[in-house]
Amino acid sequence: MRPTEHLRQLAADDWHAATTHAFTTELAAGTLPLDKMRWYLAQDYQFIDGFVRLLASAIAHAPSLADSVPAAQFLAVITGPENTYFLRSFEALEMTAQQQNAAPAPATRDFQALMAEAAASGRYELMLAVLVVAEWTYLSWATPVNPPQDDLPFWFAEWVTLHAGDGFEGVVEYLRTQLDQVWPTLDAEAQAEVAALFIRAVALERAFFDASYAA
Ligand SMILES: Cc1ncc(CN)c(N)n1
Repeated sequence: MRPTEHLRQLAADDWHAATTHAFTTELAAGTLPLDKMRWYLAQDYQFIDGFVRLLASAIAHAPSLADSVPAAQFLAVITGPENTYFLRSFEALEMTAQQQNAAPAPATRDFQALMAEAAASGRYELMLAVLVVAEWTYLSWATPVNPPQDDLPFWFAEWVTLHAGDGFEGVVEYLRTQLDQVWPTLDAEAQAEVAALFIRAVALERAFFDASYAA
């Protein structure tokens, strides 16, 4: 079994909850209340800030240039089309400056702390544990609802297409392979640290959707 599949199974309950959540089911159906989407977008834009720093740290710690190139290309997607998706959505959903700059919710703060911890660790495998969870959970919920319904507004449809399809599958496969490859080089203690971080990250993905759906 691939190490990343083993890790996913350690977090099976939270994984299932995070990847079959009412928030994303309703988003894909176009029935998600817009105030929940506004709340999510404002919080997730703050998540993206920490995510970009974490991904940049992973690029800096990749064992070779070849190992870093797919992550560097993905960083350009996050800071390009994904960044402008947020800005266009803020505008189209007529979000006030106050809504856009909402204080970070506990779920957001917890995620930011986890990403900062992984980045500051200086350990590639810990950075990958968080990155794999963040992108693989999103691929898992978005794939079954891709392509999006024709009548969906872009703020729902593009959130699906940014997280599904060949390009994004390639990103997740790359991140998983990086972690699969480093895993056998770790001693038992380091593997346990990776597993603990992976499990915490999956729980936080679930909590982030729970908080967004409750907003
Ligand atoms: C909380 C969270 N986790 C993951 C993703 C996918 N990049 C996201 N946008 N936000």
